[in-house]
Amino acid sequence: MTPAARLSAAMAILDRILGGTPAEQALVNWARASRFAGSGDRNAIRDLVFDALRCRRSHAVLGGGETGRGLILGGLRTAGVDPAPLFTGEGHAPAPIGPEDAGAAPTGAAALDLPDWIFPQLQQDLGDDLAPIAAAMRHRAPVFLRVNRARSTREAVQAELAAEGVETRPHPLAETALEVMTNPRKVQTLAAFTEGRVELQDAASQAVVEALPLTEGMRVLDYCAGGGGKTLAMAGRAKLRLFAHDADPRRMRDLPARATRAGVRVTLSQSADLDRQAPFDLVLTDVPCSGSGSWRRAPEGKWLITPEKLENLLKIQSDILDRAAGLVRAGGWLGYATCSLLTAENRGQIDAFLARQPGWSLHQDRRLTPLDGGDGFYVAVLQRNT
Ligand SMILES: C[S@@+](CC[C@H](N)C(=O)[O-])C[C@H]1O[C@@H](n2cnc3c(N)ncnc32)[C@H](O)[C@@H]1O
Repeated sequence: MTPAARLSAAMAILDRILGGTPAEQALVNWARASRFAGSGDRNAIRDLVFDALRCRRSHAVLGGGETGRGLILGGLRTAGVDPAPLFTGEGHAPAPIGPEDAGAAPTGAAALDLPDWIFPQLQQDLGDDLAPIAAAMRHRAPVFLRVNRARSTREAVQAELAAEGVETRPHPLAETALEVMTNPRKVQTLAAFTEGRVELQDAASQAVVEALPLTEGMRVLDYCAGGGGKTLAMAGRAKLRLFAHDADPRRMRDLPARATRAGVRVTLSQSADLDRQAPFDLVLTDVPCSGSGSWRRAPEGKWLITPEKLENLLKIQSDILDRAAGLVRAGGWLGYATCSLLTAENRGQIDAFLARQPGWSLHQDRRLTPLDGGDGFYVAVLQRNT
């Protein structure tokens, strides 16, 4: 495909997404209907689509409208590329630029690519850091690996990957973290990945697990396990008796295969099993949240979250904390994590929990933002006194 034809394809996919189709589904549908496109085309179009979703507001203003065409035009103008030589209308190229394509300079929340309703809340919670954080979230996230220390060392994995043309560097956020500097799309094809020496995992997500007081032999429950990213990261820290649970057990369907690859044993627990399996030495609650810390990785979430959805999430988070707390033994630990930047979902939840449940104390908490290099995350570690 020519560069101009790729732009046309990205515009059509973006129009579908703006019409309500999830981005991954819109990309898959397009690829199935476009067998002529090679992997280079598909990757380039995917990048165009996700770049546009990250910067949806500013690109729409700069590109003359919130349409696929407006978003792509706005993206070219942001990058300082003259669109006229690409927008020729010839072959599969987009139609020539007309007066209706005129854009303007975005200002305020639009310039930072944030929804208006959440802007004041983020300003209050992040202060002067908001502008650089929002700017960071307008760009692609780095690719990070977690080294499975049960299988290898960071140095050995680095050398193994380098021999395959994948350069990495250690990242200070976690002792297990490597940032991929070249050929990120190759990683999942390599033996280091298929044989469980590395997993793809954000560095801040790894830092969350490093904050947990895990020691050999503990009985540990990952209460919101999802695909098991943190379950496996916990297994890499110490030899544990691990249990994984999720309100939607289908989200754990890949976990058994991932655990086998990593050489880890995990018991999948249904909700009805938990009271029988309790008490646990440590329960991690990696709760559902606004996702505001990972908007550069999952940019659709930025535009889908609403005040009503946030309110609903806050209720789910406090219910999860209360339920999980009841599964921890006296003297044991409760970990609470979000990939949110909002105080209401982070320290606000912990302060409210401690007010509701006097038998607990806060051992430590930490907020990470994209300015630390990885996604935005929050982790709190609480101890049960009685
Ligand atoms: C942030 S994701 C977990 C990600 C996962 N820990 C990881 O590292 O890959 C939150 C998970 O919580 C689950 N969840 C939502 N409500 C829940 C509830 N009330 N109890 C337990 N899990 C819940 C969701 O299905 C989702 O898989």
